[in-house]
Amino acid sequence: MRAELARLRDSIDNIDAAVVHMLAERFKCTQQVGHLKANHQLPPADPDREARQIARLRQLAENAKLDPAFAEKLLTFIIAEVIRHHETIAKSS
Ligand SMILES: C=C(O[C@@H]1C=C(C(=O)O)C=C[C@H]1O)C(=O)O
Repeated sequence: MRAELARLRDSIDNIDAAVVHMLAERFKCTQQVGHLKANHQLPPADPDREARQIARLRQLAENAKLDPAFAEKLLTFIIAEVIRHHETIAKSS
């Protein structure tokens, strides 16, 4: 039992590391989008794009047998942080 628990926890740690690295890459992209938007006087948030992303992610979650409501909550949480960054970039440019 102990060996199996340790093996599973090793995998969980690897997955958590991958999530952190993927999020870091995503934020690198969204920071660039924030600068593009600020340079072209576009608003920090794009609700139409967000609605499309949420619909897409919910479908992906369903296919992957992940709770779509959880997937939506997670994406909404991430996007809120991105918009906060974009507002900061817009204010400072
Ligand atoms: C990154 C963008 O800015 C905002 C953040 C989004 C995101 O994190 O996916 C999506 C839409 C925008 O509200 C964008 O417009 O593409």
